[in-house]
Amino acid sequence: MDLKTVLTSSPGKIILHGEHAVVHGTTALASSLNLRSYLQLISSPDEITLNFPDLDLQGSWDTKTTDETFSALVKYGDDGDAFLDDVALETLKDFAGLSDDITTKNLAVIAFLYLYICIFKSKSSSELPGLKALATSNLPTGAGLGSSAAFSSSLAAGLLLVSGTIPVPSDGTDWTKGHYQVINRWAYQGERVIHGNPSGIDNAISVSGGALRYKAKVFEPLDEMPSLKILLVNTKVARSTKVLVAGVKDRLEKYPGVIRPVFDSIEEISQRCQSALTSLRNIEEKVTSESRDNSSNRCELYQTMEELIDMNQSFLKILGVSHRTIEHICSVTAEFDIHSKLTGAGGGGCVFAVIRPDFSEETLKKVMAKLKDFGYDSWITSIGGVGVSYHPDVEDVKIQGFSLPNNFPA
Ligand SMILES: Nc1ncnc2c1ncn2[C@@H]1O[C@H](COP(=O)(O)OP(=O)(O)OP(=O)(O)O)[C@@H](O)[C@H]1O
Ligand SMILES: C[C@@](O)(CCO)CC(=O)[O-]
Ligand SMILES: [Mg+2]
Repeated sequence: MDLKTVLTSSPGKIILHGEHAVVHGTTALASSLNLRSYLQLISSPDEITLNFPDLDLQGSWDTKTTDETFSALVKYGDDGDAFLDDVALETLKDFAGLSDDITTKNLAVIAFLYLYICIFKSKSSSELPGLKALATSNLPTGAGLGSSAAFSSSLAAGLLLVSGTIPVPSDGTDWTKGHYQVINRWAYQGERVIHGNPSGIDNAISVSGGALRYKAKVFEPLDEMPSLKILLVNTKVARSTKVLVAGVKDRLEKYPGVIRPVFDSIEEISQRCQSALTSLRNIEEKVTSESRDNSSNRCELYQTMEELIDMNQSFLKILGVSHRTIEHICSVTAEFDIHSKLTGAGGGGCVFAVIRPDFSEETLKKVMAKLKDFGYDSWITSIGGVGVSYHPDVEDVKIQGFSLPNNFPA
């Protein structure tokens, strides 16, 4: 191992449309956020030590014992990647001392150990190295903004760098497409441990950054995204994506004739939203290049996006993933003609709205104050931003314009 310290980061995301239905093969649209997860790995003798302060999780294991326990259990896929099958995964939970307490929170530890063992065992059959790992994030965890995928992507990139599977990107140069694919493949494995049955959209957007359209494991960058002003509201109700995804599967099995058409409708919503976004982008370009005002067209497109948001929120309620706090936020914003929907897995977590460019700042402040009175945090954000990144040092984080979480050591 050449690298002694590695710092990586990855963004969270919002899903504009298509959450849940995407797990069953329909189209979803996602965009990265300017909130990120960070992972620092430091080479350390004989022990693997985890510190995940956001979730108050710590743990330490002797590398020799870890190696002896899992070397014989690791299997290899056709692609040469090591994996632990379901039985070995149970052994891992026992080994971590968590088999009686498998909460979504604790699955972060299992995801770490899974990727640590499998990435190093894919690279070579040499002994597992000692490492100290610190993961911290600006993203609220379990709130629909892709914290698990951002955690998994930073983790995958960090471990792949330390193991020498991917190189340090040379000055100002990004990794190759192939390197991003490897990071994404491992980030998906982390998501699989935390989620059970992820579609892969959250890790894909966290790795790629920007915006993308995702369907059946295939993603295309959405280069035609206009600049959007987004209001994000956190219900502060904790929930688990794994549980919510499993609930939708149960509903599909019980009422296939009801739920399949809902998925079809959500597919149509994603497609209509994509074409509205493309048209908005085209108008934006014309306004700058020809100084032509297309305000009535633009107004219509925003109206379409608002209608799509309202319809999708209703469909998500039918899927059983809304929550009374989500409904409440939607009704508070609706009083001000702001149209909102849940984003990510729902069941609590975050709600978002697209704010029209001409929406009064004063009214927006009033809406946010009203939401605060009800106990909801809200903030304005823009979307897009770089995907998984390597930072040569802590200063680089600032140079790139990101902010480190408060609990990151100075
Ligand atoms: N900073 C972090 N440190 C350690 N583990 C984390 C961190 N952020 C996320 N996780 C892991 O991800 C879990 C939350 O994932 P979950 O998928 O339920 O929510 P989410 O990813 O925030 O929302 P969504 O999947 O709807 O976008 C946490 O309980 C933990 O296991
Ligand atoms: C709910 C879901 O569709 C999105 C979570 O951000 C789950 C997934 O796609 O893996
Ligand atoms: Mg998640």
